[in-house]
Amino acid sequence: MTFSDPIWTKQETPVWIKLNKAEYLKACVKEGLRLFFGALRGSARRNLVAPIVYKDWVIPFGTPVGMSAWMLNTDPEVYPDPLAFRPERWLPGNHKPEMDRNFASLGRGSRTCLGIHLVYVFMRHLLVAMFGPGDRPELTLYETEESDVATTVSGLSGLAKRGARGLRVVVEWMSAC
Ligand code: HEM
Repeated sequence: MTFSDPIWTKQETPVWIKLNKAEYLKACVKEGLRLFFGALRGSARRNLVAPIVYKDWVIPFGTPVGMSAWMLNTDPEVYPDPLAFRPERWLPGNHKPEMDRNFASLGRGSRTCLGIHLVYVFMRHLLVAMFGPGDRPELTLYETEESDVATTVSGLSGLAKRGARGLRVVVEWMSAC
């Protein structure tokens, strides 16, 4: 199966075994999460037992240490043209190990998102329901500009500028028959 093959028909309920092989769908979810950032700045952790040694640096024990999902997810050396939504970068052949190393939208390490697998299942199913063949909602952008959604402010998660109206769409139900 290639990502250009239709992976299900109108009559068929999408099942995980097929969704998991749909490379372009998986790439869209990954790229969407990359630009959503998750927790923009992960909660700081502290080692209360011993100093942390990293390369030439020694960080005294008890020092809060955190990482920036923004900086990791938009590193131009890892993701060229980092603010562009380009699912193709995650496709086999383009996908490089450092992209997984930098991807921080679901946290990293021992406190990584507990719902990580559910996130991928739900998001793939959701995209199929919204954009797959068969009966589905047709969404048309309504009075929304990029600045209404672009991450500008760091809360725990990323926020758009003050006064932004958020993403607004008109929803129409489309019957495929
Ligand atoms: C798109 C959806 C989601 C995103 C972007 C997301 C993102 C994150 C991030 C970035 C963290 C780590 C925060 C930190 O470093 O302190 C986290 C932690 C966590 N997430 Fe999610 N999450 C999502 C959905 C879910 C779902 C569906 C569940 C549960 C069903 C879940 C449960 C948790 C829990 C329990 C933690 C805390 C883990 C710990 O501290 O040990 N998340 N999530």
